Amino acid sequence: VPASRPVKCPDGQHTVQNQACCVLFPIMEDIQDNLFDNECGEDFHESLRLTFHDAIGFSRKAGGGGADGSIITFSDTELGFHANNGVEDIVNAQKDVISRHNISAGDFIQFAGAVGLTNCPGAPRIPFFMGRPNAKAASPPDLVPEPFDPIDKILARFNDAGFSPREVVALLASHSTAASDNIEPNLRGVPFDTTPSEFDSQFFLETLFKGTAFPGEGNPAGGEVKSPIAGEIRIASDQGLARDPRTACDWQEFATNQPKMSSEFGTAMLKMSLLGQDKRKLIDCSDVIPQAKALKVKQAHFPANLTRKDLELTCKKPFPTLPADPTVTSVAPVPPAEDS
Ligand code: HEM
Ligand SMILES: [Ca+2]
Ligand SMILES: [Mn+2]
Repeated sequence: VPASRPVKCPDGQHTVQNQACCVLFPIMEDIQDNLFDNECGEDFHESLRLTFHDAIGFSRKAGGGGADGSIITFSDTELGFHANNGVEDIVNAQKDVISRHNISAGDFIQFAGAVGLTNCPGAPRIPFFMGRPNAKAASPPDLVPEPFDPIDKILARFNDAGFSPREVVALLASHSTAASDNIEPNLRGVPFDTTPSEFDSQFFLETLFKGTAFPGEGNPAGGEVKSPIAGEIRIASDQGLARDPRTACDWQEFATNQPKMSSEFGTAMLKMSLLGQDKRKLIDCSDVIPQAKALKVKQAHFPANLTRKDLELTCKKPFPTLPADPTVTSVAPVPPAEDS
């Protein structure tokens, strides 16, 4: 094998290991300028959720093509699945961008996720592999987890897709850049943590506090449980995983170790992005993805009025002392996407 030499793209601006990857630069620019506005905001959050809802359509028992773009190619079927409630806006927004380029839907969904993460301080750089063929069929139903599912069912579903309990916890770092539009009856953009534009471990810490109130009228049947902070939403699956004996120590570790949280999320995301795909048939275009910005705050902080006594810890390991930020008393909604 000859030593790989960087090649210059025809645009004269970029250098890559594999010339086939040059096509991704104009796509990245279109995504950043027209879909994400270069921000870690609503359209990126929805796009990150979409990487999951496409990829998790993969089962050793039931079949499914995994990260194959079927949620876009066969949107007529998959948008009818209950767990896909709310993803239609981003499916339509992504279809618009895809129509301007020559890229498969499966590649686009995972590429957009990797590109958008670079807008969120603290996020890892996710390697990107190109060349997913077009999806052949819709995903089988009932493969996307619901927030009201029992933890046994959630861990079994992820196991069926090839993920360990620790990898499940790592993937849930995604809820650090997340908000709900469809659970609280009259609220949109209700964040899962107090820093929805930062890929920090604040989400893992905040889910460990005892919940005290709903941000709105509440929706227990929809999988909502009480949160500790005004304006914040919590779902039963996150609360359960934070306390279950199989995952509580992983959760606590990520709450208290930001670099570890970010790096294990990156590894699990790469694995998820390749579900159902043969990596040997894909081209490594990882060098197209820039580095994310660094976080200013290196550790999660206790919000105002919350102390160690408010933590519901089930992991028996010691919980380290973390800084406090008394200015954090509530969280504002994530602004809605602008129509594009
Ligand atoms: C146990 C597994 C999971 C469950 C039950 C779950 C459930 C949910 C629910 C109910 C919402 C709120 C939707 C809404 O009301 O608009 C949500 C949002 C979100 N989820 Fe998950 N999720 C899971 C795992 C994941 C994974 C693995 C990822 C990505 C790697 C992910 C990424 C996101 C993101 C980014 C959002 C926010 C979307 C936005 O802000 O618009 N989730 N999730
Ligand atoms: Ca956050
Ligand atoms: Mn949203």
